[in-house]
Amino acid sequence: MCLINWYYKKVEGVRGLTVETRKPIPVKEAIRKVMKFAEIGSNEEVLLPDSYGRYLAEDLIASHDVPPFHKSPYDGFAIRAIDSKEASQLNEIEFKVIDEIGAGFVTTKKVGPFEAVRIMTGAQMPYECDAVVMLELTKEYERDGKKYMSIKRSFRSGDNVSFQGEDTKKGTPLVEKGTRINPGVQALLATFGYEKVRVSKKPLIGIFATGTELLEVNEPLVPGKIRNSNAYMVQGQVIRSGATFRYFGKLNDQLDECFEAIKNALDEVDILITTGGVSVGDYDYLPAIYERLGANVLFNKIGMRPGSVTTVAELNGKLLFGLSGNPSACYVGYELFVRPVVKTMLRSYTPYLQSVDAILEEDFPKPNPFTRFVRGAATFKEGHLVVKTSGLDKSNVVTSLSGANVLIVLPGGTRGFTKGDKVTILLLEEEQGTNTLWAEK
Ligand SMILES: Nc1nc2c(c(=O)[nH]1)N[C@H]1C(S)=C(S)[C@@H](COP(=O)(O)OP(=O)(O)OC[C@H]3O[C@@H](n4cnc5c(N)ncnc54)[C@H](O)[C@@H]3O)O[C@H]1N2
Ligand code: MOO
Ligand SMILES: [Mg+2]
Repeated sequence: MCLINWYYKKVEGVRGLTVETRKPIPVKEAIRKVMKFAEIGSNEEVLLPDSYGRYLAEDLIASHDVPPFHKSPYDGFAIRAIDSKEASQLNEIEFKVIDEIGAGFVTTKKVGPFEAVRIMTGAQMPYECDAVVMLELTKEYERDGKKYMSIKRSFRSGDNVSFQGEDTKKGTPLVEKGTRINPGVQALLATFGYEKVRVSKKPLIGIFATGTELLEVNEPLVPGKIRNSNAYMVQGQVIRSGATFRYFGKLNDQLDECFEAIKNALDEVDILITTGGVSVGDYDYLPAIYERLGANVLFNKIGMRPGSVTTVAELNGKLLFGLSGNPSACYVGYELFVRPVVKTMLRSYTPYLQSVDAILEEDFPKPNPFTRFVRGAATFKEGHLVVKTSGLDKSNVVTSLSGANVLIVLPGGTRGFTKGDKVTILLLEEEQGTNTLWAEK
């Protein structure tokens, strides 16, 4: 695919060199373009204890009634309600206690008129009984070596009984495939006997950090160099979104070296992420690498800040995300473009970040033609959701990321924003997601 087809336009630079100008596309259009290549991934089985946070690969349907039998919700006595009909403060009714059952046991006795079975919470109701009297409402005593209890009020049929199927009936669809497994889903899986659970396989995401200036975390600082933070930040984002990663290491800004490494890695992963090298600099080799690979570049400029140079390419259906080298831009690029693809691969029907309104706690006077995604910290104040920046709002900063739990969306082309304005925020730590992109609400 030639450069011209990537919306590239070459113009003459001031020094006679060719400098490329790129045509930005709106963020929502960029997301749509990427999502066209988001396909549901394959499945695997995991042990129930390992299923937390995974995505169900098949619908969970009740395979039996819950509870599977009528049971007592209290520690007390199971009786035939009809026998208590005449009981009152002035008319104490006596029952002969013919058996005692704890949870897990079933009485073998047939309960006759004015007979009761001492029953504990969770035990199966004797067949003939239809009400339970809590221990506190009874008087217990023995006579001639036999056990009795008496009550001073009447009970109706069904009083204090947990009925078979009252929680759910056999055949009821309970949890849809594509749902993230939370502790409640784990309880259901256990209830219905799933020792192993069919879940969506975690997409494997390959990560490269590009940049000759990069040091690894264990290396001391030397002039001109910085430590590679993007690779580790992205690893966390990959895990937070439900995928898994293979870190291929860092690459120098050297075309052949980068090309070979990226080409070889592609076959081993479902998605490939690179950070850095996507802009127009002399050593920004990703555009040339996509061309050499014969990849179809979906876009290389987006009307957003940070992350305007985020580039996404596709090769035989596989997505290559060229995230910006600037840490904040890289972070935003992952959340807006990679995350929904991962969620779709996991079968989630709600792949997008959940968006809600919040009250801005500070001014953003500077107008910007592009939509801004400001890293923010949202909290509740007097019952209202309020938000402020989590640090310096610049593409190249790393410090604003640690305190960010939301992205504040400030649409482009506006006059700026002031304290007290209502703004949309995208929730980064919220797991449920939504099927509606905030920009299309
Ligand atoms: N003449 C122009 N210059 C730039 C433009 C432009 O349109 N015209 N775009 C700017 C924007 S916007 C961004 S964002 C950056 C994008 O740069 P690249 O994606 O090409 O990334 P690099 O050049 O490799 O690095 C940028 C910056 O980020 C630091 N970096 C890179 N990798 C890491 C890492 N793994 N961990 C921490 N920090 C990293 C790198 O040292 C640079 O400071 O381009 C602008 N320029
Ligand atoms: O890609 Mo940049 O982040 O707009 O500064
Ligand atoms: Mg660059």
